[in-house]
Amino acid sequence: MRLPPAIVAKTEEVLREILRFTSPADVTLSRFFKDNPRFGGRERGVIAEAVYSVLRNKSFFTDFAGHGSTPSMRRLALLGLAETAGIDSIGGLTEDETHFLTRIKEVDRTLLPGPVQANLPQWLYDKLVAQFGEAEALQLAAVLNTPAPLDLRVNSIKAERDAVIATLLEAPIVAEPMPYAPLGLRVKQKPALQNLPLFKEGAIEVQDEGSQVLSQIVGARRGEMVVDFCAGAGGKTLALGALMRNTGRLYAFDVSEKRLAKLKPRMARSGLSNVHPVLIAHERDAKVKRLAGKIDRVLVDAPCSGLGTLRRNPDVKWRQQLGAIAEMQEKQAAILDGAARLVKNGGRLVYATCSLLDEENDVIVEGFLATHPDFDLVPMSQVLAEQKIPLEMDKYLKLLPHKHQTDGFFAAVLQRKALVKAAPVKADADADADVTATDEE
Ligand SMILES: C[S@@+](CC[C@H](N)C(=O)[O-])C[C@H]1O[C@@H](n2cnc3c(N)ncnc32)[C@H](O)[C@@H]1O
Repeated sequence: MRLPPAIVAKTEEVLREILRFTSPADVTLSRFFKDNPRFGGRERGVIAEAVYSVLRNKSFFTDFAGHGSTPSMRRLALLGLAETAGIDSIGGLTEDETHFLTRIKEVDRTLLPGPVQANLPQWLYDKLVAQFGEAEALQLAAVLNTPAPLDLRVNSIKAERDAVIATLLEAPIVAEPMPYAPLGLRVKQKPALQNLPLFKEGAIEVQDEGSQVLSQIVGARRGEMVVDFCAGAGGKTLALGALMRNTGRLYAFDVSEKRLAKLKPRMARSGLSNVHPVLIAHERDAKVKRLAGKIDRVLVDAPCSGLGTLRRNPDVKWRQQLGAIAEMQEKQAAILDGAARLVKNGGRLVYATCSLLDEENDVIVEGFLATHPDFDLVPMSQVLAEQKIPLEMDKYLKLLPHKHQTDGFFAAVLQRKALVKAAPVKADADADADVTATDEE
């Protein structure tokens, strides 16, 4: 069925707003749909997909959309709609426009300059090329510019993975176990999950496989004291709470009341009673200090550029500025330093981001280790072996969309040296034991 010509005009209208980049694309889109309630599910889907396609392909599309007699915003809307719904589905095209869309479809993108091919701003393209080399940066960009699959996490408090697969199949939704996350499922289609009893009863949560792996490597165990320092709406908190088998105490800290409020209904659905949300003013809050030196595992899922999630949030690459990275680094280092105070002797601190940039990842961890001699890096190869996750990594976890089919994630595990009491003077050998570690507080 052909899309009515009004869809083109409406796509153009919302695109004009989104390309100002004054607020996140998903926020502008939901406001737009609220203001235009007569659109049905299919039309909403088509408009949203077209907008996301323009955001993913903006460099390539704008290179071509500027030419010809049709206004360029209409051309961009047409390119987005053609990419997602097909040229033949668009109603009301002029002959000139059909010709334009057909011609663009035939362009060999591999002949275009790197940043246009990669659909990245020049600064980001340069950074990725410096880190990965040009060939791999282009592969990475190509995957970052495709939509992410739908991943689920089975809530082990409520259900088992095989049983969930069977129940989903009755819907009928085909879900397959994922290679790295022991409770993960990848769904082939993009079904609406909200009304499924499995979802309402808290047996499943939507969560990228990478995010699930990250929760797993925290290694939180039954009965432990654990802090999710940047819990947000609690994606990783819920995974951690289930890994702790609903025992111990899991504090969910965040500075955003709005985000923590979103965690509460999710907690209720999940059946977890070990989670304690705590609003903090900043990383040096008295509420943090009160727990200093008492926590077994601390996860710092730090605020970051979010460049690892471009498959889901393609506007981030256009909204993010090079100058903001340095500001972000300062915040990341301060939060990691504040969170480190919580860790007890022998306890672990996990620093994680969904950024692809070394500046927000390796550099922050190296800076931390240089100023915190009481912490050691636990090689990721060791952590993954402990958790029986079949991933090959060296010092750090570096998940990449083109290699692991997850969002881009980074993580490092840091362990506070265990305080070994000095033995009575007699044994010289014992005196060499590690007695250097002290608690900061
Ligand atoms: C990457 S998001 C966390 C996502 C969350 N862990 C999840 O899995 O859904 C980073 C979070 O850090 C929070 N944040 C920013 N500054 C903070 C600070 N100084 N202390 C604690 N949290 C902070 C933000 O409000 C945001 O929710």
